[in-house]
Amino acid sequence: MSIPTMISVTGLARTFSTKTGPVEAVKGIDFRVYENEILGLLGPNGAGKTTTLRMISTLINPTAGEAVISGADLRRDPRGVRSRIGYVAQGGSTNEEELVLDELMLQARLFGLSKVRARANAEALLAALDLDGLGGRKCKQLSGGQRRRVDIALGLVHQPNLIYLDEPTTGLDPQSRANLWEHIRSLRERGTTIVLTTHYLDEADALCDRILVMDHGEIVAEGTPDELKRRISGDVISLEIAPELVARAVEVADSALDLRSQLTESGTVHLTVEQGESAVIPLLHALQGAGIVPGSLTIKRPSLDDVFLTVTGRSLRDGDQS
Ligand SMILES: Nc1ncnc2c1ncn2[C@@H]1O[C@H](COP(=O)(O)OP(=O)(O)OP(=O)(O)O)[C@@H](O)[C@H]1O
Repeated sequence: MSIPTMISVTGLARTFSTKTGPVEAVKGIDFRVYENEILGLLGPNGAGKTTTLRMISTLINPTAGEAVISGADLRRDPRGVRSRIGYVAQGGSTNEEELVLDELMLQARLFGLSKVRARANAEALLAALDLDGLGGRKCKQLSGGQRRRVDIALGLVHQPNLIYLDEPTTGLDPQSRANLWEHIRSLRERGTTIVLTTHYLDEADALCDRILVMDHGEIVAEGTPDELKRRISGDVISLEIAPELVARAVEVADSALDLRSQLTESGTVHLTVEQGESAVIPLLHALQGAGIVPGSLTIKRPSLDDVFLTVTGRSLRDGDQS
């Protein structure tokens, strides 16, 4: 059974005119988002992530391309798109002096909800996002993590089944980030489809079902975190071997496994294979048959940074500093 598509994007592009000439922020990308998944757009500053989100939210017009969002056509039915999505901008949009509950109710009323529905939705979201009892506080009196959760509540108060989160955890301390990840996962469990942007590798890895890696306005890789790591780099099995047996161990490993590459240091052999776990038993068998007993064995799955480096030739962390 195929999973229904929530977003379908074809040839989406946006060029900005600037004093110094045109900037091709997004260069004709295609992608799908499936119902009830968390899709991550991962890439360094300036990759085109926010521009993509802004286009599929109707906030800016594409220069070219088409998109259908939860059944509504981006160009022909922008109102329909807006009613079906929640958009949480970078840095949020709460009004410092307003009370949290008033902000939520105002937002719901802007979407045409009755007072009673607006209050009911706002209160349900405050409870769901662990903000009980904070409805009477001013937004400026909240912690960074609480404020991000109010931002998310604002995006959800009209009950869309799709939400866009632009860099949801930027600026939060590690504990608040982990806590927000939990809340984002629980939204998905309640049936919301989530598209988020991030330049944090660990965030994309921990949170996303699928990732589109963006660089210079293009999608340069796509897959689940595991698929991306495997497809692009493979797993590395490292074995501690007595130095005089290293050469023999590599020969044995080469005949037992489909090796992608190998590297030896004195006393250590690094073997790159497509899938580490399934290679371990045949490898140990073959080594045992040759009378070689490794001192230790570790499997290292490559990080998303390795993936980014492989597809773009640059580290994602270099991009972070730009
Ligand atoms: N309004 C605009 N006018 C001109 N250029 C723009 C405009 N908005 C974005 N750009 C340019 O388009 C490119 C993509 O920007 P975008 O904000 O989409 O990147 P991003 O991946 O979201 O980056 P970040 O992680 O910093 O948010 C950048 O080169 C940016 O300078």
